[in-house]
Amino acid sequence: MAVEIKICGLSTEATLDAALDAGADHVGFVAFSRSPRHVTVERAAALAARARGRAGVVLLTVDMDDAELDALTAAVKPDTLQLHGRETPERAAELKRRHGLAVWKAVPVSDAEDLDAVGLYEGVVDRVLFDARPPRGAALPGGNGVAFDWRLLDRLDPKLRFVLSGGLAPENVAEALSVVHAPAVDVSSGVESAPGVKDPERIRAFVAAVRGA
Ligand SMILES: O=C(O)c1ccccc1NCC(=O)[C@H](O)[C@H](O)COP(=O)(O)O
Repeated sequence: MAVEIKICGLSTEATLDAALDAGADHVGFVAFSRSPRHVTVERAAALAARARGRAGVVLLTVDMDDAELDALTAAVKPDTLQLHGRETPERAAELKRRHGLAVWKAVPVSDAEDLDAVGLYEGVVDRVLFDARPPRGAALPGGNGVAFDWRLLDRLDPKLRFVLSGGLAPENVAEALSVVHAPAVDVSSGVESAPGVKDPERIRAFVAAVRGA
């Protein structure tokens, strides 16, 4: 089965089109005001409408309350909610029931013990997204362009549907996939020319590197 590709943090029609034309399976829009990739509800809705039918639309939030999340999901109509904060398994289950969407939960990884969290979310969320634990003092819970030791995932149940994320780029994603046979990969910083500025050539190179891996 082909490795699924998510390009995250898209904010313009041109770079969204580059991701869609390159064959990305999922496109992610960030609703987190401190992020350089943040898009307003209106922008996310417009970009999601442009992507619908060509790739899965992933709406990325961080510990968002129900009032804001209800309004956001009603406007954007995503396929997937990606929870990238401290959402508990109970909160993830509640959101899955409330919105009837696929739910992906980000799990921060810096050492083997972090993988114990998988057991809490398995069977609750649709996918676990392994991302590097943010460096101390980081302003963002994700999108930091930091990789973790991919060998830590060796011990995972091979049946687990997970997404490999964190510091991936056209230059290293083939190596990452040689170390861990991830069913899906996710990238943000690694396909940018500056924080929040996606580079169409790097998007195309990333997809090509995954497809050629
Ligand atoms: O991308 C962001 O700015 C962001 C902000 C707040 C929470 C999560 C965020 N991104 C989540 C993602 O899914 C990223 O693609 C993932 O963390 C990997 O990012 P990168 O290491 O830059 O490829």
